[in-house]
Amino acid sequence: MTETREKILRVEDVVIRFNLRGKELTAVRSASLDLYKGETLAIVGESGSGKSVFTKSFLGMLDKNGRVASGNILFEGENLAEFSREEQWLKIRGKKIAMIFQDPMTALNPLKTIGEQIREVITLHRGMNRQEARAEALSMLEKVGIGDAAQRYGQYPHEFSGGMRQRGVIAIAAACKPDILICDEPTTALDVTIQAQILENLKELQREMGMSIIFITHDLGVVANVADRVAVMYAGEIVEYGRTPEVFYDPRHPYSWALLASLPQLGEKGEDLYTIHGTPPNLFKEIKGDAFAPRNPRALKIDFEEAPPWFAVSDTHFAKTWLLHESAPEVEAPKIIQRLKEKSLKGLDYGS
Ligand SMILES: Nc1ncnc2c1ncn2[C@@H]1O[C@H](COP(=O)(O)OP(=O)(O)OP(=O)(O)O)[C@@H](O)[C@H]1O
Repeated sequence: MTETREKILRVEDVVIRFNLRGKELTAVRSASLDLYKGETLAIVGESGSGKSVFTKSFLGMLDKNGRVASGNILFEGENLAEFSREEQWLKIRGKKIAMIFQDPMTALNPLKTIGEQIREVITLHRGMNRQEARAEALSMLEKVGIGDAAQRYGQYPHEFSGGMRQRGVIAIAAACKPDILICDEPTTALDVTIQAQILENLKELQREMGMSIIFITHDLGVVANVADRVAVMYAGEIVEYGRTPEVFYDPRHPYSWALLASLPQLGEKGEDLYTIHGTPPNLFKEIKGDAFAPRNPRALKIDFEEAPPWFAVSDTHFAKTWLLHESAPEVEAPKIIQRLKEKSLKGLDYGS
């Protein structure tokens, strides 16, 4: 199955560097991705893999000591990687591409009511008058699952619970009707039930507004429920991507194996949980070969010598691993991964 939908964002070979006390750190090493209209793409990977930095570069939100050193970020006929002035970003940030973070308080003004904060972005970005903007803000509150909207409109962030605050932030971000909403671990700090409700609200908003979502998480368990496609990131690089069932039931990169195999819900009773040994590479140093090789018990000799190119598993599924080379030896995936594949072949749990 090839993708026929319209591509809304094309990111090619982006490299992001930070200058830290005179030394260069490469946080993102040649990462690429495509985003289609109306889809949810999840980016998964452990802490420090570069998920936030990579996506912040799509809205000009890198810290001052960081820069896109090379690569292209193509959106609406422009290359955002070439933007150099804040005015250029003002047309995009919040308006066409919006981002929400784990801690809702970073986005909320404690001195203004939630309603005012939503109304303000509507008047600013959508040119409605005060009255119309108020009605629209109330409707946004309802859409994100805040009941009793008329009363909640006049309350301040400190009067909201954590989950309600995050809903407020989603309402503010979505009120501008962005084409792309980037959600950086938006529900990680919340309890599971609230998390599930918020994810459901996000999906409804997406259906209604047709926006594309990039969902950043380290929790592959969340991904199965929200994403159409998954990109796995390791040490500043996307190492595998595909439709969600492809990456879940037929992962090919040893790092994707490790991430999935360490999910507690996939282990069988009495089976030891899989742990990824070692630490990610030092980003101040140049990485030789496959960055995951030193932590991969199944690494091949070539993994330490040469970086693998992309190999296609299907028209929609790709992985950067030498294991997919035609002359690679047969290497067995961990038991949990083999079981996932068997399940999918039997047609069990095969979400679409
Ligand atoms: N301003 C900065 N200066 C120097 N290094 C930075 C800066 N911002 C981020 N980094 C580094 O870039 C790398 C990627 O960080 P990033 O926050 O994107 O990871 P992440 O995958 O989103 O992790 P997490 O889930 O913990 O947020 C990390 O090694 C981080 O220390």
